[in-house]
Amino acid sequence: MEAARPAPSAQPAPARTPMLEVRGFSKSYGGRPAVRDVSLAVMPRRIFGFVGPNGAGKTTLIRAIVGAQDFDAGDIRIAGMSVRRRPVECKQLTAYVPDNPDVYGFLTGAQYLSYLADLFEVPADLRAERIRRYGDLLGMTGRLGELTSGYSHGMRQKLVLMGALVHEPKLLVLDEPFVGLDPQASYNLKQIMADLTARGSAIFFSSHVLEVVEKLCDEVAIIRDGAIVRSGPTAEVCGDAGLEEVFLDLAREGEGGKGREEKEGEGEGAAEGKAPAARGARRRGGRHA
Ligand SMILES: Nc1ncnc2c1ncn2[C@@H]1O[C@H](COP(=O)(O)OP(=O)(O)OP(=O)(O)O)[C@@H](O)[C@H]1O
Repeated sequence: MEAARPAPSAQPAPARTPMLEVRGFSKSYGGRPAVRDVSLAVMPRRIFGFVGPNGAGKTTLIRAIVGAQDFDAGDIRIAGMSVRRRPVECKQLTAYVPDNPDVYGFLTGAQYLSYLADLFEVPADLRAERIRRYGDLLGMTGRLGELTSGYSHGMRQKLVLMGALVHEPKLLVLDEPFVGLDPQASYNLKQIMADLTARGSAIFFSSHVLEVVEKLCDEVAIIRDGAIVRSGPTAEVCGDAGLEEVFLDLAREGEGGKGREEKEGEGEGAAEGKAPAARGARRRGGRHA
């Protein structure tokens, strides 16, 4: 039975500890606020969708979660450990796939994956099995001997995904992971995400493709102008409307127009960023690939 190796100095988190917890996060650039007082939590085995218009602050928070950027206020904890106080242990548990993946062009795909597996001390038998499994699922097995400088955008995306998966992260952070993937790879990635969470990991996932977010995510948060304006279980956030409609409504409110809820007099929960309970009745049979 395959098991993710715990980071050497990281203690196993108690069962109810969120895999990712953001508390009161704020970040400004040159005195201009980009993200204000954002709090959210992602439990193990959950896929959390983070959506918002261009410039809303998604990448700013994501880069801070993965330790690529400092922040002004608040805290970010991964498996209970602060990214500021225990940055190395947090990185050992985390993998990040950015929306525009960059890989060393002078390496072959196989060399890139070996390099990452070495960094994360993945034993030889496990790395071989994972590289074969994910290479087959993403249609990359036959191309791993080639230099990455000759890869297409979609192939680079797949290779970076494989590099993230080779160490079976406890927290997988994905920024627009489906952009550039062919339909078969997209389908298989959804299955890979479901399998990873079934083994106890959590996924924090940002995308503009709202249908996919709605279908895949257990919980969703919508950020607008640097603040969370709606969050909760996907079924409650979407209500009877669907995520796209809720999202567009909130965007219109942000532009000073009237959203559908406001017109219907049902928007009491919006100010606190909660899903309107009265519309949370829509049943969903759980997420699926
Ligand atoms: N390095 C930076 N220097 C100055 N301002 C920045 C920097 N990075 C982001 N910003 C600003 O912070 C705000 C949030 O940007 P961010 O990239 O986090 O948004 P986003 O939600 O990821 O957008 P998109 O969906 O377009 O990727 C924007 O107003 C942006 O102009």
